[in-house]
Amino acid sequence: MKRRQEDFANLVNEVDIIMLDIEGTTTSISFVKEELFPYVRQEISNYLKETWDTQLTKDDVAALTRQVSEDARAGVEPLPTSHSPEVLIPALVATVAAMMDADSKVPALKALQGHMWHRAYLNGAITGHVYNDVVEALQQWKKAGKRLVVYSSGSVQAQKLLFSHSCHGDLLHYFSDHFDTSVGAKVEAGSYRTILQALHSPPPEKVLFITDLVKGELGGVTNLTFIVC
Ligand SMILES: CSCCC(=O)C(=O)COP(=O)(O)O
Repeated sequence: MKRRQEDFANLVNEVDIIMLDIEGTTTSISFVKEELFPYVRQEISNYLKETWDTQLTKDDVAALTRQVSEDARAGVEPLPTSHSPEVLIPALVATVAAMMDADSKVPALKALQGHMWHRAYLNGAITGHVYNDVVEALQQWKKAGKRLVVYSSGSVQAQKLLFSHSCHGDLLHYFSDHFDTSVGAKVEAGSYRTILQALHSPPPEKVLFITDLVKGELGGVTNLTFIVC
């Protein structure tokens, strides 16, 4: 255990930028699976009905429709062509539920979830979970001059909401940058190259990505080290 802590401290010392995953890393998996996701499932029908005429929801519906028609080529049911909310809303509710059952990380779903959580954080229905030792680490790393950034499948808006409405108060100020699946999925090496390009001002700085799970073929990304917590 002590050895592991020393290795971790050495890794942290060697890098300039620390990038954090959220679910299972800064935040418990149970918060995401038992609070955030169920909120979307429970509220989506009402949310769509109440916000149907807003530009935000029109954009979300358009993005979901595009996503579903792309997925339709892989055998997924397309959405009805009707513009009537009475027809479309139940179909969207079923589609979003199916996407969430599959733990889809597509930007169209993540954007809609973020917009729905905005309400929930503001009205106090949800408070973002962040582990105690994460807050201590953020303080130490900031003091040591590290640049702190986030990369999560949750939308940038959802990340900012979680940290600004956390159970430890507003922690958003610790982070300089946020990345979501608009740079690509967490299982693709190209996503990390895009992030490194966005973060680096030459000469290249070293980045440590702290995450609970490494999936995909992610070797060969220069200046990036993964550590699984
Ligand atoms: C910003 S918290 C929302 C969590 C979420 O939507 C998700 O898909 C979890 O993704 P992560 O990459 O943090 O495991």
